[in-house]
Amino acid sequence: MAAADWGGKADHLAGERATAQFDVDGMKVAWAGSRHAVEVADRMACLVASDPVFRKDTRTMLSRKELFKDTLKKAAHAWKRTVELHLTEEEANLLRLYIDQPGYVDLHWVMFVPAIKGQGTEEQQKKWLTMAYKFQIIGTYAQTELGHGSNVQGLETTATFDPSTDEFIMHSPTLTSSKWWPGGLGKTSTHAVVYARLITEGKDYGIHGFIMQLRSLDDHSPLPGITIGDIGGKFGSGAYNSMDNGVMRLDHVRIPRDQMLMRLAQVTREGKYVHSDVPKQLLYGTMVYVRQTIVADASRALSRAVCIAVRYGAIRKQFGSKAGGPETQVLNYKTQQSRLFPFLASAYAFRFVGQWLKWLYTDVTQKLESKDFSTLPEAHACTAGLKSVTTSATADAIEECQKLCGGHGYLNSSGLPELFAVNLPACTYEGDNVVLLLQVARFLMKTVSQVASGKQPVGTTAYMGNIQHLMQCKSVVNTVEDWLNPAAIKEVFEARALRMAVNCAQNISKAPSQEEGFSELSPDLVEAAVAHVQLIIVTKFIEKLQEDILGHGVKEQLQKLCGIYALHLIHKHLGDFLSTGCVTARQGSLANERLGKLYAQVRPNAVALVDAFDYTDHYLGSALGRYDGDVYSALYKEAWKDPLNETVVPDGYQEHLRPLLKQQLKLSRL
Ligand SMILES: CCCCCCCC/C=C\CCCCCCCCCC(=O)SCCNC(=O)CCNC(=O)[C@H](O)C(C)(C)COP(=O)(O)OP(=O)(O)OC[C@H]1O[C@@H](n2cnc3c(N)ncnc32)[C@H](O)[C@@H]1OP(=O)(O)O
Ligand SMILES: Cc1cc2nc3c(=O)[nH]c(=O)nc-3n(C[C@H](O)[C@H](O)[C@H](O)COP(=O)(O)OP(=O)(O)OC[C@H]3O[C@@H](n4cnc5c(N)ncnc54)[C@H](O)[C@@H]3O)c2cc1C
Repeated sequence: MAAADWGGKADHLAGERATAQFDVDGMKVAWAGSRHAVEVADRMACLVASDPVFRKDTRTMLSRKELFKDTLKKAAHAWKRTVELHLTEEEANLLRLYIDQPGYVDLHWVMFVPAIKGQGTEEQQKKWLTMAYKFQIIGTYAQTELGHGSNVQGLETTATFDPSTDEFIMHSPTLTSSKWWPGGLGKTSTHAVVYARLITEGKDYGIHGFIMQLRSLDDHSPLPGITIGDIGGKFGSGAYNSMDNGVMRLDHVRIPRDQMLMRLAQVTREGKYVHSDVPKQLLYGTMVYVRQTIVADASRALSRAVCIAVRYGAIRKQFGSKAGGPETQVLNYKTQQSRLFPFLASAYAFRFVGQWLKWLYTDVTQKLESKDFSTLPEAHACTAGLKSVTTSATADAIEECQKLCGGHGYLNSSGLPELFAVNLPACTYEGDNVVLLLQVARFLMKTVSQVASGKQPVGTTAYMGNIQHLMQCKSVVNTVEDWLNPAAIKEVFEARALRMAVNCAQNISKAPSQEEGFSELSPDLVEAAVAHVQLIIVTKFIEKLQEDILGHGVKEQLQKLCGIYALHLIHKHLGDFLSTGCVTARQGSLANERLGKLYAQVRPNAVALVDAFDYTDHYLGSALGRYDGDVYSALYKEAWKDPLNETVVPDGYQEHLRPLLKQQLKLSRL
């Protein structure tokens, strides 16, 4: 039976959309950031969805080789369309995003180009970026090695200056120094920014970046002395396997001296090492930039999963009333709402904090250009912390959304397995999340000690200046309604974050040394860092609500979501709030009561709230999350695309199945 026989073109979710109490168009603007952003995103999403080259519905059924080739085809076609249509940078980035297939271009644009921009001199930028912008060269970011990823100072690749030829000799002295992981390195990149220990005049000056050509621009073969390949298949079908993460060994490969990225430090013709008067941490600047973009990726991935689970939850029905009445939409079950609506609220929360982080990054970059480095530590802490908290929450939420969709969520055609597999490594790449939270904790410990010596903290740690009040205050909440008050919410989050940080600082000070104390207390420090980052997210959501937000009922819905985001965290981390004395057990249960009421208020708006993400069916890539809710026809149709269904009798029947069945039949007749 054809799928169409089972369903028409009707909007199965029309009833859900009719109950919305707000202007969905207005919410689209709030989500996207501006009317212009909605318009450009719509245009690019439709361009991708209507182009057959960008089809992805059979992606999970391709072999690794086919998938890789398909990725090359899509990337080349995207570039062709970019040039033909004279797309702006904003449009081209969105085009790449909606194609929705990780590939070498991600590394080229997100890491190679920014690394040269951040660490190259003007002359170097002019030379390399001109070629990179035209795709005359393809670049990657080769930092991680087989033996070291998190510990960047532990990298082993060497770049030894040879004054006799004015060259660096790039070398992998050990197996563990093999470059390992860089995206696009395996089969595609012609160039890379390679991180290596700079050695000149017999002295090791630590890690620096170097531009290296890896492959011939004529026939793509690796240059002499370079051994290069793909590191092998990764988690999940389709998913991140479209990316050729690579391994590379260097055997005394010579590059000209001017291919060391020399904005932060230089080696002279004579081999003298000269460091500019800028902080050496600027070497890590590309990572700060990328971490900031990953927060935006996390909110997008989370919102996709939530969109699928909410729409499907409105269609899926299980169990009826005892009197034989209609079955219940699973979205109406309170357990479903209490599991799913915090993710809906988190998607909005991460989106808004991501928009703020982008502003912060731009602000810091402008300050750096005028040699003001004062906000760099805070930018590092914010990007590291937000990257960590948002990607961990997103990976967990996508997995839970699969469960929220029951068995069908486990099918590739739900889109959820691939979404999970693609976003899970965000917890690791660009800095392992625990390692990054420890960086935030280090920043917090410094700030606590500065506060103790009378210095007034600024920016996201300004609340710590209110130490007298926050260390002893009691929450004013006395009724369920009091938990609607943003000031009351903010106060308990500030008090919790500060008290956890101060507790850690006090315990560290009792240890024989600062280092030992930090190591011993590291599990608590990670929790203190999470509390601080969650405070930032809650605060930025509350601040968003103070802006002019247009559209009937839009602000009201966002207020409810902000409440859900904050109160579900109080519920989840009640142990922290109780043990630090920020809330009482009674206030905790009032928060939970308020949460239940908010879920009920959001329920009639749930489908419209995910519609406001404005995703095309192509981008969602899910039979369960279709806009029209025609879930069962779609699942049925998708099943027939599986290669196993190409023949009625499976391959292998003659060799393995038939003889087995025949033999068993024969035995049973004996
Ligand atoms: C369904 C299909 C869907 C398809 C969807 C397609 C879309 C796909 C989605 C996204 C695509 C996006 C593409 C992104 C691809 C990304 C690929 C990933 C690339 C990588 O992973 S590159 C490698 C990244 N590596 C790391 O991050 C390593 C982590 N380690 C470090 O950062 C550091 O080594 C360390 C910070 C942990 C420690 O450094 P170390 O020097 O030893 O440091 P310390 O002594 O601790 O610190 C010294 C001093 O420096 C300060 N500091 C540290 N880092 C920074 C920084 N970045 N900026 C500023 N300052 C920094 C630190 O605070 C100390 O300061 P102090 O001395 O205390 O004042
Ligand atoms: C899909 C993917 C794409 C990638 N792309 C690139 C790329 O393009 N270019 C590139 O250079 N790299 C890339 N990477 C590498 C990535 O940046 C590293 O994997 C990452 O930085 C983590 O380092 P690691 O693998 O060495 O983990 P490890 O540091 O070995 O972590 C292992 C465990 O040890 C813990 N740990 C480590 N140090 C500490 C500590 N100090 N305190 C407490 N716990 C600790 C971690 O929390 C983790 O649980 C990619 C990785 C992945 C998965």
